[in-house]
Amino acid sequence: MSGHLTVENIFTAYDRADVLSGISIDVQPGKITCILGSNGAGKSTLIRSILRLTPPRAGSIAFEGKTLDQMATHEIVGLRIACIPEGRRIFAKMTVEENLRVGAYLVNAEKTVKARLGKVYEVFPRLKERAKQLAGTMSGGEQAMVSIGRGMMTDPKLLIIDEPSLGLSPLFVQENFNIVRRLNETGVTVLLVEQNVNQTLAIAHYGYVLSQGRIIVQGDSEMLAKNEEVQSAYFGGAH
Ligand SMILES: Nc1ncnc2c1ncn2[C@@H]1O[C@H](COP(=O)(O)OP(=O)(O)OP(=O)(O)O)[C@@H](O)[C@H]1O
Repeated sequence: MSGHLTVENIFTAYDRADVLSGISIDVQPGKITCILGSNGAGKSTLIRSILRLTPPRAGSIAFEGKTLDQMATHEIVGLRIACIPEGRRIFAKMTVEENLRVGAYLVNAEKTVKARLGKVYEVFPRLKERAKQLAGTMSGGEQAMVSIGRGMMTDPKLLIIDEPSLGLSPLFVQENFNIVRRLNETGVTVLLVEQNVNQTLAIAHYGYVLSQGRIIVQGDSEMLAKNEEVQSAYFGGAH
């Protein structure tokens, strides 16, 4: 199985102070691994570190056994690591299909683009039905499908998803987690970064809890779901 990512003891700072202090994670191929943490815990910084948008000042990151430590971001993306940013960022005035095609803009062969579109439509039949609709006129949950579908168009081995439930109404939050699960079932390895503890643990296989730049608990999801530290006031257990 492909998509294995290892982060070993990284330290990342924007200026002087470290925002991440000795983070190690192992994203197992074919699985959903989640990073849980409240606002400001360092979740986005971890993603920025992996993609080397903000390179760690110490520690090491490897993908499928190959070190990323000297690579530029575009080279890392070239290894088929894709990231779906917070807030979906779809193109409202473009159709669903046009949005999806943007994800494969580096692919010249129309046959390949069509094949990838076919795969996205297989996972999300709703997008096929709405292929010609302007993305901005769709519901929040459907826009989330477009965003994830666009990520799939790069044919990633590893998909990093930053807070997919952010800003969605509760009705769509559940739908959105189902989408991530369906995506993973197609064989894509997922690193899911979320604040939404219980729904995330319901679909993830393994998780890490990040607090103030450190991993405070880690384990398989069932264990984390029962862990008091995870279900503490920090997260309220109410999500
Ligand atoms: N560009 C930046 N320059 C300086 N400090 C930053 C920058 N981005 C984030 N930080 C700081 O780093 C810390 C961690 O922020 P980060 O965005 O990684 O947290 P997060 O867990 O993703 O939070 P959120 O859920 O709010 O996105 C915070 O204290 C934040 O103020």
